[in-house]
Amino acid sequence: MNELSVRMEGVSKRYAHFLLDHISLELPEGSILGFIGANGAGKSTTIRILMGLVRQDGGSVEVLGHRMPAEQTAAKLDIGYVSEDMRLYGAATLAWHMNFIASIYPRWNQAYADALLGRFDLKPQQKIKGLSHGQRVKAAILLALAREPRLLLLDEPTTGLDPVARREVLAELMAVLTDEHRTILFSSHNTLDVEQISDRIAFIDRGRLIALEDKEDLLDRWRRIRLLVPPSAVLPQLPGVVEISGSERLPVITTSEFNPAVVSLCKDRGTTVQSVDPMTLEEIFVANVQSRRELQPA
Ligand SMILES: Nc1ncnc2c1ncn2[C@@H]1O[C@H](COP(=O)(O)OP(=O)(O)OP(=O)(O)O)[C@@H](O)[C@H]1O
Repeated sequence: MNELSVRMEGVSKRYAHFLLDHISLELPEGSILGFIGANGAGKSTTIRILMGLVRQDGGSVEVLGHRMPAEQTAAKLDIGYVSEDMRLYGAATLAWHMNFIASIYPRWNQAYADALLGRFDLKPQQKIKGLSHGQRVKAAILLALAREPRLLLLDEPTTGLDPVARREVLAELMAVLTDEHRTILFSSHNTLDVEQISDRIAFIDRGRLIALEDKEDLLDRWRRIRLLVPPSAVLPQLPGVVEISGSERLPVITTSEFNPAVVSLCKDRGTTVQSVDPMTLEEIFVANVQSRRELQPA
């Protein structure tokens, strides 16, 4: 078992109109966790707590073996953080920022920074205030990556990037993971990005963690089953049914607990299995959130 880069246990944070509710989350070293949630679900709050920028009201947080927020100074030496909160100096150039960060962090890798300048098509002599939004995001990612931190906390790193830039950034993140001692947690609205590069997935909704698991296991468990139910048969009781749509004769069943025995069960009960379709991460997220919201309205 790898060491844990992140360990949150029962972490809560209350704002006037929001509760981050007992979040428990472990992230083994060498993994990449995609953190998915709707607007206002609590992604940034969770990441800020991990960075020591927001103090939790209850629960414990350890990042790279350091208790947060008490030991944040030591922890931050090894965390690369990219978010909207991060302000670069508009009047200074990207080169100035690179020199500044290189002077603080001994592991700064200039050759890697230079390579990223090329790959991200950034000009070091350009002032930050002259950069487009997407260029600023890429600059912030470059500054975080070239420090070679053990943990990258990236809050919406691909938002606002064009498809080519997004692909470049995702490729760089995957390259980071070739070093098994480095770990990434990144939030995104873009489930395609998350599905592409994560090996673990967390879903958060209205301040609660509603799923945290291996991506392949999650994708394996969820299926849409299209059945034909003849008049002589009845719809069998299936495990993990989250939603039934379609008609009585042609139901479409969404299940979170699919296994091959489910198909045998349907056939044994006289129904015809027309198809068993895998679901995208986005479909799984939406079905998961909707079914929980029906059970527990706000
Ligand atoms: N400093 C604060 N004071 C009061 N409420 C806050 C504060 N910070 C966050 N919140 C509230 O906490 C909730 C969660 O916000 P958070 O930024 O964590 O969500 P998010 O999942 O990152 O959303 P988005 O995808 O829209 O960025 C929101 O309702 C927000 O208004």
